[in-house]
Amino acid sequence: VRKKGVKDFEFGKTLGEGSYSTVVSARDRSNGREYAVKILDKKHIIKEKKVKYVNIEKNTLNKMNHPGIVRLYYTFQDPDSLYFVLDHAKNGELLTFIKKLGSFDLNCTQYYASQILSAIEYMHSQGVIHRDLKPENILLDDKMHVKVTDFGTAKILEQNADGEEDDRANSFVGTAEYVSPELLKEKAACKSSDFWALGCIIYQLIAGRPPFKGTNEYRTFQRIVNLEYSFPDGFPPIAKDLVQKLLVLNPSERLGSAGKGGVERLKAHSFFQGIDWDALWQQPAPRLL
Ligand SMILES: NC(=O)Nc1ccc2c(c1)=C(Cc1cc(-c3cccc(C(=O)NCCN4CCCCC4)c3)c[nH]1)C(=O)N=2
Repeated sequence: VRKKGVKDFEFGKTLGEGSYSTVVSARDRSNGREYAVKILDKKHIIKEKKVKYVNIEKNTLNKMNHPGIVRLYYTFQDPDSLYFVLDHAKNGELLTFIKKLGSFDLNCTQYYASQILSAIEYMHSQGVIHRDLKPENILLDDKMHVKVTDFGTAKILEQNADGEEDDRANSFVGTAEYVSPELLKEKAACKSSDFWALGCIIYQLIAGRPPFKGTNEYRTFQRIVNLEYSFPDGFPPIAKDLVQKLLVLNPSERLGSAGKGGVERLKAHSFFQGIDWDALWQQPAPRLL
């Protein structure tokens, strides 16, 4: 089968701009299928020493096959750019909806939190830690189902099993408001780091803002490592209990960590009562009110 190339696609509107990439909608000329093509400028990637991150993104996405994770269909290049042909999630970023609606009700929060947790459980089962989960990286498709994206800063655990130092040493830190205390203090992410981010996202869906937000990045980091946050009046007690069990400074004490019964124990929290984890991706999304 001939490898796809730029000429096989009709490019449309820009869907998003990253620091090293632009995402553009594109239609496959042979079958009319719509995709989102992530275009990376080769010169920029080499100059900014990001080649490793591009390979991590390709290697992690190639391992993934889950309804809650953006799928990589093809990759190709031309003299100036690399192209990743990915799922087009028509409804864009979860962040847009949080800004538009202000906050989600408990039922919608439970639904989206369970889809995000299902995607986290799967990527961890594949030995991948996302490390930068945030509402901008959680996309919504035409059925308003979750599609997690942006694995450029993910960590592949098996690579670390060989004791490859650079990942431990690497200075990657996620986005300030969602970064875990262990990543700030020891520069070492673990699976529990994604559960910390989930706690921040659940808090934000209900409160309409993230739990840790300082006037600058440094102040945000200080609030995180000192666990300085509080719940607004009216925050549902069941959600408060879950968030308090996820926003725990010690990663091995966090709900979801292996020492605390693993992800099964987290899925069994009463916040997720009524969620049918096996039918999660077949169910229609609740209307966002
Ligand atoms: N860093 C990354 O990997 N980024 C990626 C990767 C894959 C990918 C990706 C980003 C996508 C981004 C994206 C962005 C958008 C989008 C951008 C701007 C506007 C809209 C939009 O308005 N959609 C219609 C629905 N709106 C949503 C907001 C409320 C009003 C109604 C969608 C749709 N999809 C995508 O579809 N697929």
